[in-house]
Amino acid sequence: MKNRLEGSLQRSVSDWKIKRKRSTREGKQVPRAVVDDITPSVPSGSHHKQPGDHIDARSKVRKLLQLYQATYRKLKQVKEQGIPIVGRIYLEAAKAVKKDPVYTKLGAIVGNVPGVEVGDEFYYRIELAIVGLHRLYQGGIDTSKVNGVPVAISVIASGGYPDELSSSGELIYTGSGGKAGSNKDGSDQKLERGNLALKNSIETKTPVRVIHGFEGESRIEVGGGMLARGPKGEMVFKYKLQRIAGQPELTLHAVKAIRKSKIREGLCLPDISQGSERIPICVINTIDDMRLAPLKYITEVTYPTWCEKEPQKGCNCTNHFSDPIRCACARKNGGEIPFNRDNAIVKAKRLVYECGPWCRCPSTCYNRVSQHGVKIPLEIFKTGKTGWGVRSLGSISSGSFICEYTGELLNGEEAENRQNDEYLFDIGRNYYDEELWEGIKSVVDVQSSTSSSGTMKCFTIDGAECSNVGRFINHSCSPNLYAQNVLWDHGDMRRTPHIMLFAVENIPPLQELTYHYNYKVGSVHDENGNEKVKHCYCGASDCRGRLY
Ligand SMILES: C[S@@+](CC[C@H](N)C(=O)[O-])C[C@H]1O[C@@H](n2cnc3c(N)ncnc32)[C@H](O)[C@@H]1O
Repeated sequence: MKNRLEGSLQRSVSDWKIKRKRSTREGKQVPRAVVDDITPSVPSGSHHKQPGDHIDARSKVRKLLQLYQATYRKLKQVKEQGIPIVGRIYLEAAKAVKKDPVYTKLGAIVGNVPGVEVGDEFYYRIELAIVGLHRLYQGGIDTSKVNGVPVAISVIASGGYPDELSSSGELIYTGSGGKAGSNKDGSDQKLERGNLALKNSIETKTPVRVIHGFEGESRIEVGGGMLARGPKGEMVFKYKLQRIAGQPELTLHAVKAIRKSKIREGLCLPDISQGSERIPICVINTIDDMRLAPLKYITEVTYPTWCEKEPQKGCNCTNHFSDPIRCACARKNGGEIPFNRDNAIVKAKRLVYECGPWCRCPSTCYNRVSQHGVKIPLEIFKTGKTGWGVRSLGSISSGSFICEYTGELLNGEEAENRQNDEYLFDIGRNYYDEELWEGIKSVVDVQSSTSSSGTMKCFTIDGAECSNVGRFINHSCSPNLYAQNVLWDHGDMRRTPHIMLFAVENIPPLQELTYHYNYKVGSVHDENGNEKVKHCYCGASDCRGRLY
């Protein structure tokens, strides 16, 4: 393989046109995207960053994308309610992001885009432009000039053309134009614009970012720096791009290999829930010989006898999309349904009311999301430094419901007396990213969230002895989930809202799921009053070093 690639570098431009072999290409799926790490081998020096700069760059990229996604969800919901929106939602959301002080317009970047990592996933092309990954909303080859020569800086391999990514990291990329990109009879591709730029990238050995698209879906995953090595043939341009070594394994290949394999490596338990969840939740350990301590798996919180479930007043809606003006539950939510029709939560709130057993609406009502339980293929896995953790085998889109944090409900005194405090979740100590929601507020009319406090403080869920997958989710100082208080089957908001975890951003497969435990450093003491210290190993670039 290596020899063949090196050989193709010797070819001249005139060798590059090849006849498309339709018969072998037909029906072939464009590879599901994946990403590789981005290489520093960049000719233009302008974007070189110091290691410390990446910390800010990563936070900035995530914040911009979270803001985009949250704004998009809100606008989509507004549109679903029949309120006209001037312009297309995805463009309006991008406009809003561009007004945010964190946003800076980026020029052409060759190679690594600060803050973007191999494996990041995007659902809209415009998100790529926002972070500077690929500036064209439609074209597949983004170009720039380096030393006066036009070169390709990023390409999208997305199903319009018969591109192929092999597991060895070789991508055959089809040039643009001609009939290759359409079903119509057309002309040959020409060696101009993007095609010429790609040829120049090969000759100047300029790295090209590859963004893989998913056929039939709008999801796009970022491809890492690939070195264009050379095309062959006639009629269309074919470029052989070879992944630059040293980048992380492509998620696409890892997930494919897992799904294909008959025996899952490191499988300890096929389903910890023993059938009580809709989909099995397996336990994987590829790190050491440790096995999971026994756990009584419960999908609902266990309430003590002193806790009487207060009934709620239900709504009288009879279909699955309630009228936010008339629906009693929507009114409790400030006159809106907190979810859009993709079942994504629109924004974090102090408390969300879902429809419940006292409502007349069907189970398919859009205001019933977290009460339906886990729908994402979660798995518990052994991490390197933080014990067991949780991840998903599939992609998760921003706003998706993940799972509840179940366990035994305790009052403050009972919680204080528990010997094992590792699995205590204090109701009312949820963490919200105020800045994010404030950012959205500036562009669309949304309620500001506030940290829950005061009355909801003195009750705790203990997941030590009996709980669900939620009790394995670790803390991160830069989390991808947040804990939302939800009421649906009772009205006891003072003591016992359900703790429901939702995604705050798009999360690629196999990435660890985390939320912020929201401890104040120095606030946890032992029975003798001595401060307890727990070091944080979340690995986030902005890790504060301690859980408490
Ligand atoms: C709710 S449990 C999470 C699941 C746990 N890792 C396990 O193996 O069962 C919370 C405990 O996990 C560990 N943990 C979670 N996040 C951590 C982090 N970022 N750094 C260090 N330890 C962490 C701590 O021991 C913490 O008390």
